[in-house]
Amino acid sequence: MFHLRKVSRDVARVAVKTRRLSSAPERSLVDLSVDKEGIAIVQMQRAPVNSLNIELMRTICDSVSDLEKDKCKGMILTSASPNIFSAGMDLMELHNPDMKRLEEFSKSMFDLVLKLFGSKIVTTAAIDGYSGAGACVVALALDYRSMTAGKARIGLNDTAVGIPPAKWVADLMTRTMGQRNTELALTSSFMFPAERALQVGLVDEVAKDKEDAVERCKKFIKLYDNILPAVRTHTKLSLRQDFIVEFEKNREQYLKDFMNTITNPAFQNGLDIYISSLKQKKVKAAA
Ligand SMILES: CCCCCCCC/C=C\C=C\CC(=O)SCCNC(=O)CCNC(=O)[C@H](O)C(C)(C)COP(=O)(O)OP(=O)(O)OC[C@H]1O[C@@H](n2cnc3c(N)ncnc32)[C@H](O)[C@@H]1OP(=O)(O)O
Repeated sequence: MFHLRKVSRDVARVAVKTRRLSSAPERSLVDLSVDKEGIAIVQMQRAPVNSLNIELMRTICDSVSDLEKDKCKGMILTSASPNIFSAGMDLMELHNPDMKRLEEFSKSMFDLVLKLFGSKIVTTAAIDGYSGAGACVVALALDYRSMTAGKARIGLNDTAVGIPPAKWVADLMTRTMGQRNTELALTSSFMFPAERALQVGLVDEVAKDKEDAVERCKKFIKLYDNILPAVRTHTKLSLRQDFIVEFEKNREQYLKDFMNTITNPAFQNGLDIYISSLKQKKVKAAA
């Protein structure tokens, strides 16, 4: 698949150690460890479904900043929840929101997407389970995705939850999957199993289980061992600059659009029904 030219250089040995982000008074939302080769695993552990609230998004963002400072080789975003990568945005953040917090929430999402998309290090995801809507956006902002075959699904089901995908979201998906596949995926809210996701380019490889997905991410990161990090970063960012510049230019408008969508009474009514159906599903399953 990738043919990377060998470049002779002194590989700067990164001082790495296994460590955890455990400074938060509550149980940490992310388990961060770095192996002896300088590859980090950033494991989301916000039970039960890693829904993206402000705190989780900020923690991921801060983790990536730390890894960049430490000159890590690359990172693998993954999940501690069995069968769920992430359920997307935390619906409770969107339901009858406090305006100030909703604004903070939106900013955290924007910061996270930009941080991941514009990261200096190699960014990957080992997707072992459901990865819908906001979680799919997060995955799309990374350099590479491996996903386990089986029950796992990935997709942007925003229209199904009453959120018309923002232009930047569609742009992000188009960069990865092309115009036609994006149009079909976004209008239908289709949730792709791994093999279909691979066909349309939404993921890069299909893995047999989580361990295999993580290994494939490591292998991808190591493809860059013979490329000077500064040269790789420069090339990546110059190819992504158009998206970043456009995003920064329209950031205020995207924020307003998002706030307007979420605070629309029709959206709130729909969300009421959607959340009740999620709870009802559980009651039915228990009966
Ligand atoms: C933000 C600023 C910029 C934005 C600009 C616009 C562009 C935005 C880009 C993307 C937009 C994204 C919008 C979203 O992400 S909305 C969220 C969409 N996600 C979903 O619809 C998933 C809903 N959940 C499920 O389908 C299932 O829960 C599933 C994840 C498949 C797991 O199923 P299962 O294992 O059976 O577990 P339960 O359904 O019983 O769930 C366990 C508890 O977790 C609660 N839950 C589930 N999902 C969420 C969520 N997203 N947020 C908050 N809470 C969630 C569920 O209600 C259960 O709770 P409880 O135990 O109290 O009953």
